[in-house]
Amino acid sequence: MKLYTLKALSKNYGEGDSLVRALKDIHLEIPAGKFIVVLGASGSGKSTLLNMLGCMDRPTSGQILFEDTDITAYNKREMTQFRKNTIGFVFQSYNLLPDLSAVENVEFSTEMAGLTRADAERALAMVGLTDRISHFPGQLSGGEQQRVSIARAIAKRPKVLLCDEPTGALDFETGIMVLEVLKQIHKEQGTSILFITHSQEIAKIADIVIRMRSGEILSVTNNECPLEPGEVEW
Ligand SMILES: Nc1ncnc2c1ncn2[C@@H]1O[C@H](COP(=O)(O)OP(=O)(O)OP(=O)(O)O)[C@@H](O)[C@H]1O
Repeated sequence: MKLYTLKALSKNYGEGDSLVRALKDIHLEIPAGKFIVVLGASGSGKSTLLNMLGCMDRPTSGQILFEDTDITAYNKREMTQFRKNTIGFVFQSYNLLPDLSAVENVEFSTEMAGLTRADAERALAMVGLTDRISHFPGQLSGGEQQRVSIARAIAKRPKVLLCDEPTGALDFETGIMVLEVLKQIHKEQGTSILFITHSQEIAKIADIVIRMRSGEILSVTNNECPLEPGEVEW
């Protein structure tokens, strides 16, 4: 099944001398239910692409269909609804509220989607933090904070998890743990995952690797034998 269809998608920033063509006429089909890595050097357009897929920003031209709906035709309110109901975001920075405990941080976002404290606790259990739910962010390690932010993203059971370099600030072993959590969510909940990285090694765990360079798609490769996170090194 199709998740996204991108048709002649372009995104420019600025104008005149400062014009940047961040995405250049991209045509792409992204299937549902896969663990997809978007791989490319700094400045290749990965975050710009993710922002478009998550309805955080609008393209300059072109279309994005989510399943069969043109999400580029959405107004602001519809964009917000789409983000809330369909997408979970995980970033390099954890963006947790320091005065809320782990479970409250998750609840704070789940409440917006009409879910309960039990949903928040379940999400924290999925990322292996049952014994840390009352801790505040300042009492948690970087990897634990990132797992809280993943719990926050998955508590509402989004169809799509968009991850922008979530292991970028973590040491190797903690990064592996975060990748394992994401793989487990992918397997257990069938969530489609798009994961941005510049690491060729991390790309080995993906079902599909989309390579980007200078705002263009270089290649889309199916990985016959994706590795487990514990098998990669970087
Ligand atoms: N808000 C903006 N205004 C102007 N230019 C921007 C803006 N956001 C991104 N760009 C430019 O668009 C291009 C693509 O940036 P983008 O952040 O999508 O790349 P990236 O592959 O995610 O890079 P990184 O790995 O460093 O995060 C870059 O040349 C960047 O400087």
